[in-house]
Amino acid sequence: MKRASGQYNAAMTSPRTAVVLCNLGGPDSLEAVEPFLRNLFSDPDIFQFPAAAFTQGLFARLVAWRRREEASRGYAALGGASPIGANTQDQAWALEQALADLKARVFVCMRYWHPLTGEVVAALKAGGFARVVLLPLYPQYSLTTSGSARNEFLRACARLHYSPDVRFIDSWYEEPDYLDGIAAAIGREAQRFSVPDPARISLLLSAHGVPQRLIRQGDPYQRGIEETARLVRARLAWPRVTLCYQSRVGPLEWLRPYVDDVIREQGREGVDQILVYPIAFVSDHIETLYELGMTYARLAREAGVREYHVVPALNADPALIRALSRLVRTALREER
Ligand SMILES: C=CC1=C(C)c2cc3[nH]c(cc4nc(cc5[nH]c(cc1n2)c(C)c5CCC(=O)O)C(CCC(=O)O)=C4C)c(C)c3C=C
Ligand SMILES: [Fe+2]
Ligand SMILES: [Fe+2]
Repeated sequence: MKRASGQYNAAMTSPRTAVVLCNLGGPDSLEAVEPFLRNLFSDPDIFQFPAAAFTQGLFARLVAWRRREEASRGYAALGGASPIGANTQDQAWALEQALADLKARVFVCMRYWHPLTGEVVAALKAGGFARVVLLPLYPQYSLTTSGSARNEFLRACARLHYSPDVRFIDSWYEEPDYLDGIAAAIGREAQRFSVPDPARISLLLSAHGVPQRLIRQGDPYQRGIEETARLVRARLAWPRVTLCYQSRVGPLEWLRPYVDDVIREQGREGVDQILVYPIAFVSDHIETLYELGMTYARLAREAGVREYHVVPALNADPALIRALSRLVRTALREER
């Protein structure tokens, strides 16, 4: 039940409140790439393994070992580590300031690399936080991201015999400040083209893909992405906007069209200005800076696209922080 109206009132924060920003995490050194991948491929919400956990452990080791070289190339190009930890920490500091009146502490919690969920839950318990808002930095819910973060958080709470009042936030792509922030960021980056005219720019909204099988099983991720794309299109009213998917891993069929196919096709058509916005991400990391910013920049050049730019993720953009702050306040107003 929601409170009918409501100015936030400090008394409502009386139990010690923590906001937990969930993100994927990334290796902080090249040595960490393989163990990070092992954690990722051990996640039952990423790969549902019907057999015993033991078999999943072996599978994770094998796939991590096979993938480590390709993944390391990306992290090496970014200086030997993923910037996702630093970018998420900046978001946490900015959000803590935005919530100063509530005296809420903001924690970063990563799914596959430090600070790992078990470490964060131990700190929350030690700090005596009786109320926790779990806020995944994925605007569109998927079992593989927000769902996985929630499941891991609850497992860690059970392991540590800690039972706070937990408020989960799932999909939040409809937040107006978030959508306004995207439109403004796209508009700013468009100024870098020699002809900064939306009529002359092809805008690609690129989302992280997932296997099509996951969507057939009922995961709402694709619907969330398509809705976000519709809302961004409505705000911009640019003539040429294409939704596509990136970062496919493994042999399965993933959501289409793939961004590399779209770049090649548009190059053949003679498009000479492409702008990419990473619509599933709010923090920069290997998928935006290396995959979109380097690998596909090269591909675009080879395909004959004269100018290609990637819009930075929102990171600690005040518009995003306003959206996150509003989400937390709404979650805290819900009566229990
Ligand atoms: C919306 C966000 C994401 C979804 C959905 C998602 C699904 C998903 N990812 C993999 C496999 C890998 N992902 C990797 C990196 C990675 N993935 C996301 C986000 C989503 N993943 C982020 C933010 C990152 C990068 C973090 C960083 O270190 O900077 C990787 C490792 C890198 C690589 O080898 O390419 C893998 C592997 C699957 C299988 C999946 C859905 C089933
Ligand atoms: Fe991923
Ligand atoms: Fe990926």
